[in-house]
Amino acid sequence: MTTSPDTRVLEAGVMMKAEGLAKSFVLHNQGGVRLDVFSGLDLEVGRGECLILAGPSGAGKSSLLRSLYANYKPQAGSVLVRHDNTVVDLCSAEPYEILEVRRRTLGYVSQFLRVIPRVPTIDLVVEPLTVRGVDPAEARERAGTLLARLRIPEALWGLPPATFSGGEQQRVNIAMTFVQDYPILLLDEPTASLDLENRRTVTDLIDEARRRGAAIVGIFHDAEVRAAVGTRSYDLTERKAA
Ligand SMILES: Nc1ncnc2c1ncn2[C@@H]1O[C@H](COP(=O)(O)OP(=O)(O)OP(=O)(O)O)[C@@H](O)[C@H]1O
Repeated sequence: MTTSPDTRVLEAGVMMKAEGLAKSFVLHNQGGVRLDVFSGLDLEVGRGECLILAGPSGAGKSSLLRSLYANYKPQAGSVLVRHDNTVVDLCSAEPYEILEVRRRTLGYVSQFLRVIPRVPTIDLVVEPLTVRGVDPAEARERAGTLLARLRIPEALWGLPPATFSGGEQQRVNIAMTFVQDYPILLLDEPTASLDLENRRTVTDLIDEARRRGAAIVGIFHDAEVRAAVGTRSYDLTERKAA
């Protein structure tokens, strides 16, 4: 199945479900060495849940998150996503379907900001709203409110973020995703390079998203953040491929 109009393949409230997922890497420039990261992995996340991916360094947390976002193609299994009134399997979906799911349903915050150079910060945050038909003035208002909440000084809004500090870039990254109310959010250490105050603001944003019903899967190295946002934990240690 790629896209199914029958959402009953997902139980009520389940937004994303991975089944039998396996991921390995073949290092062609290292004599074809094969790294099996995980296999037979099943997980699901429902509305209003924040699932914390746990496990030691190298357990495969980021690889799993990238597989859930279809950045990595797993060797086996499926990643079912509730998208509008359909269910899409991101492992077999066409690229245009994946982009459509990412545009409206599935938000992803990576550790690093990757944006088109020379685009001013405010435009980067406004754009996801205007492409969805939000009135430009309202989109700008919402983007500005969020940037201010994330303590990006207004003097920086007209500048592209390439020269911003690591923490500022991370907060722009967060604003670009959180300006929309995505039904599903994937978060890869969104608070990693933030100071205490900004960490608390981002913690609040995550918790607000969950309370409005977002299904969230995240990696958080900070124990305080994990305790504040997590509703359930998923340990990858046991899912290591044999
Ligand atoms: N693109 C890639 N090419 C080759 N190997 C990779 C790639 N991405 C990840 N790996 C390998 O997969 C394994 C899992 O890495 P991953 O980054 O998913 O772990 P992690 O649990 O997120 O670790 P950390 O907590 O240190 O960030 C590691 O052994 C890593 O070397």
